[in-house]
Amino acid sequence: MQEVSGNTLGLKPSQLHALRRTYRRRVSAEDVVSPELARHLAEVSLETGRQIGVLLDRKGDVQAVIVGDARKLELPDVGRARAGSHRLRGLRLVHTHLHGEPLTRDDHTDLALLRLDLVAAIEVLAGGLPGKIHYAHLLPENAAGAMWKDEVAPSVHELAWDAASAPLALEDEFARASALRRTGGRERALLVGFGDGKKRGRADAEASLEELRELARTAGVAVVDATLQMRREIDPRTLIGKGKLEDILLRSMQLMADVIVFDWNLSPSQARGIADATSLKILDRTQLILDIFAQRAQSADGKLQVELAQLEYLYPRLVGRDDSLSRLAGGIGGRGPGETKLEIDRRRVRDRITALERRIDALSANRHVRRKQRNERGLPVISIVGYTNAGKSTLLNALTNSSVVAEDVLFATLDPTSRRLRFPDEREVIITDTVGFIRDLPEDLVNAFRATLEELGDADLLLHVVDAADPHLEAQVTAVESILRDLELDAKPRLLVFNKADKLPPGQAAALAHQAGGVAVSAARREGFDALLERCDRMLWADGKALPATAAWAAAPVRRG
Ligand SMILES: Nc1nc2c(ncn2[C@@H]2O[C@H](COP(=O)(O)OP(=O)(O)OP(=O)(O)O)[C@@H](O)[C@H]2O)c(=O)[nH]1
Ligand SMILES: [Mg+2]
Repeated sequence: MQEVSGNTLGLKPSQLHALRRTYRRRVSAEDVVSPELARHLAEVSLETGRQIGVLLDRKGDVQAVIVGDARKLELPDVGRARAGSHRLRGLRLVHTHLHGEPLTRDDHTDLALLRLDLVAAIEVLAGGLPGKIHYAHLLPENAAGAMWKDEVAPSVHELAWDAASAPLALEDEFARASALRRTGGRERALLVGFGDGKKRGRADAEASLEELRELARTAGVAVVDATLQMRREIDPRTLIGKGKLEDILLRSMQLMADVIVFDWNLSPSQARGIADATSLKILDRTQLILDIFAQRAQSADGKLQVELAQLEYLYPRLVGRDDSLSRLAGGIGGRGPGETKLEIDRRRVRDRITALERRIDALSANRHVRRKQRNERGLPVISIVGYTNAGKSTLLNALTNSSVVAEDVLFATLDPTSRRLRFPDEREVIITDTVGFIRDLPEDLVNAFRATLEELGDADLLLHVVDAADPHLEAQVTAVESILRDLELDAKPRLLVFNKADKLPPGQAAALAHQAGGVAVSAARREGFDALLERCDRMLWADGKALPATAAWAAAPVRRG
């Protein structure tokens, strides 16, 4: 005989016995509950002062008997619903409410998150008889955005719900809706912004969430909704509180999202804690960025570096458990380091990481040789650095008449490109474009891209390109400066280049540049290049290396506007 689950502590043996015998009862497939079973549940409830529930399958067999307390009841683990599935669970919950109260928030949450066929609550009358019945079922997508429908029946004899056919009809409707939605083809994401009020305040969290939208767009996911959570106390298991997480999960079910992206780097245990509560795919900011890199990597070098970064991120998250793993590691459209690789054990991942590291070391040695040859020709090197999408590649193209890919997405460039740039008086320099930076740049990515970023070590001058028209310009400059510091490049001479001057009212970019000791240009319109080249010329050949301008900007940021 199966066991009774839940709050059984302190029940009398006779009561437990009565509860166990519930497993023997059968209900016909069409009935939500039989009058006999309803009566039995009501009686035991009255006697114990606790809610009693059963999970019935579609044949009408009792699959679980659960005891709660006076106000609620916790379901045993019935496994997770599959994300985006049009199937229901094939189980209905029938339980008692001691005071005939309507369905609770927990009842609705269980209905939705477990995708139960139905949740019903039977009123327990004074004499232990069943009274009215509240019940609810899920709804297909509808204009009102309602997830479920609540109904009341005056008694168990007047329950107008066919427990056999109604769920099937609902599943058909879900299937139709999901087929319609699938024609779009893109994954649907719900974004969750997060701030702890310390490391990241509200304004920062908002800006970062806005950027996450851009990242999502670049990754090719459709953003169905975004929400911001501020929370001082970070939950070590789930980041945000349980209630908030449930709200988000409900919302994502309602919007038929496939993936939830957190704008905060989740610790391995948080990622697992959240994944345990849902079957949706869970990504964090780092993974989304890694995903974009994986999509965009063209060269063999780039691909190696991305794979290394992905595996290094994944490694501590591989703790040899269930299927939550593949969802944690999937990436957009399953473009993680590959589902098959995820199933291999940690050892093999470790081996792969070691092998990749070795290849990247070799690669870096190669690059070193190449750079040395180049340097033997004695040409100075200018490296373009800056926030992603600032216009670095556009600037390189415009200065050297070349055609490096430049587009309005984040991380358009992953592989460094070098070109020759001729100065007016026949002097030549090498100018290189490289991968863009972003706030909270994943550490694993910086490590993996060291071969690429090492190039910057050879630079005689860094052109720090900023998008002068971006409202978050200052934060972006600060983020880039901090990454340069991490890369130990902060001693390099650098020049702030305020790009996209054409997007601001005339004179504004020039004023900004003047305040910060930089220059204003429009790479797109090839404006301001004379002044830019003249400054580079001076910094490379006349003044030597000193360049206090950027430091001054960082110390006393100018207000725009
Ligand atoms: N209006 C305007 N748009 C510009 C200018 N320079 C670049 N852009 C646009 O900004 C977007 C990003 O340009 P990219 O050159 O790809 O930027 P990037 O810094 O190389 O970006 P990543 O490689 O992704 O880090 C593109 O859509 C460009 O057309 C400019 O001077 N004015
Ligand atoms: Mg670029």
